Amino acid sequence: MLRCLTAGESHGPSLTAVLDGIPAGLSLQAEYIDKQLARRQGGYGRGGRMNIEQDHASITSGVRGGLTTGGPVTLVLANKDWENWSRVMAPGPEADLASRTVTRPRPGHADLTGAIKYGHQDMRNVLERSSARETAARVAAGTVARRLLDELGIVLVGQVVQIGSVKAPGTALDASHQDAGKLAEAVAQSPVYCADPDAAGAMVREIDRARAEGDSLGGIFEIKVLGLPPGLGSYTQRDRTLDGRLAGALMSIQAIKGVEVGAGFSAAATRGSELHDEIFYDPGRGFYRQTNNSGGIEGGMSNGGILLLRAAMKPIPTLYKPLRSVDIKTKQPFEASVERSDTCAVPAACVVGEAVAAWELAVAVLEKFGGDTMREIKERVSLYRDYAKGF
Ligand SMILES: Cc1cc2nc3c(=O)[nH]c(=O)nc-3n(C[C@H](O)[C@H](O)[C@H](O)COP(=O)(O)O)c2cc1C
Ligand SMILES: C=C(O[C@@H]1CC(C(=O)O)=C[C@@H](OP(=O)(O)O)[C@H]1O)C(=O)O
Repeated sequence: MLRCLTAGESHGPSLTAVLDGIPAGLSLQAEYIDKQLARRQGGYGRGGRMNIEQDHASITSGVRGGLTTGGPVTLVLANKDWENWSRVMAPGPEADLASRTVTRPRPGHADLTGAIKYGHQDMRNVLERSSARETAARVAAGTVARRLLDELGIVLVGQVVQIGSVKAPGTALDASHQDAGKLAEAVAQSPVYCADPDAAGAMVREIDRARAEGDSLGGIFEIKVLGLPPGLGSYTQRDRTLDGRLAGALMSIQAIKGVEVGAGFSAAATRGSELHDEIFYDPGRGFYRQTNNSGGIEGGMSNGGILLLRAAMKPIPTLYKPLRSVDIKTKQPFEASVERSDTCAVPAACVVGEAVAAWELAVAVLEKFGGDTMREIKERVSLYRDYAKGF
């Protein structure tokens, strides 16, 4: 069983992820994780905090000589900003609790409801943990899962397809493995992680406009996963459905408000005769489909096609342009003032989306195939792939 917990505050000393159930014999280097951490920090539209941080995962348990041991893997990411906050954030009586207090809740953030729920008069106690700084730890954890999937020939590619009202031209639902490599290359070259250069240019201009006006933007990212065997997840209990679990994982990312699988919401307006992917058979290939409106999931299980997920992010809640709110201490209305914030974090959220999707897929792989070593898992996956092809 694969489990993960993260801990840490946005301006505390560090973030930690503990990963339990990672099989033994997985090759894992900190540099591999750091590449994804750097991607998450990037993307046009980020604020001043990203100039301070340079995320690095220290592996403090579960890996020896570059291979996982089977023990819990612990990843620790230091917050560079901590040195500016150590007085305010100290865990002991030396903490200066009177400075940098937050009594003005931001509409759209966790501040007010978190304060009511946990009984805080200083909403710093809420924002420190509700902050999407936590996603650095989840990307580190998800990247270990990505490494595991990689060994099984399962590849994830994410791209931004919309920022504000600027949309990239439609992306093909079906693509080959080769396309995934090309797509990843094009995405890597884009300041907003959008494979279409013209759309990317328009997105950058849209972010500049929003920033100049003190506003913020959301958008949509898309994740493709190639190489999944059929039968991950299950229809037998509804909490085991792969689409349910992936949607939950994506929705758990800060500011994500909608998730689609395959044709998604557009399926509602499509006739059944046009939507459902017809089934064909070829002795060399086994069963296959020529279309992929299902997004690679039918009946809560991967069907062997390309998995296609999309997630919509709302605009960042912290705005330079003030929104009306009420001070929780004075009960007086105020108009927000902001020190720093991202204008748009859709590219970063895309990297987080890839990581949480990778984690859920690794959970489903280990659930189906079991195994304590990578060797066992690889053998079982390979046998099962042959079986499914010859079915
Ligand atoms: C990568 C990333 C960066 C974010 N950066 C900011 C930010 O700079 N300022 C902000 O107010 N919200 C930011 N958010 C969004 C908030 O964390 C999120 O809106 C908040 O936690 C409330 O959660 P909810 O939107 O899911 O209800 C960011 C989200 C992500 C995924
Ligand atoms: C620190 C990160 O994102 C932060 C997410 C965030 C929020 O409210 O979610 C608010 C900002 O933090 P700060 O107030 O310190 O500038 C972002 O920078 C990160 O992504 O690593």
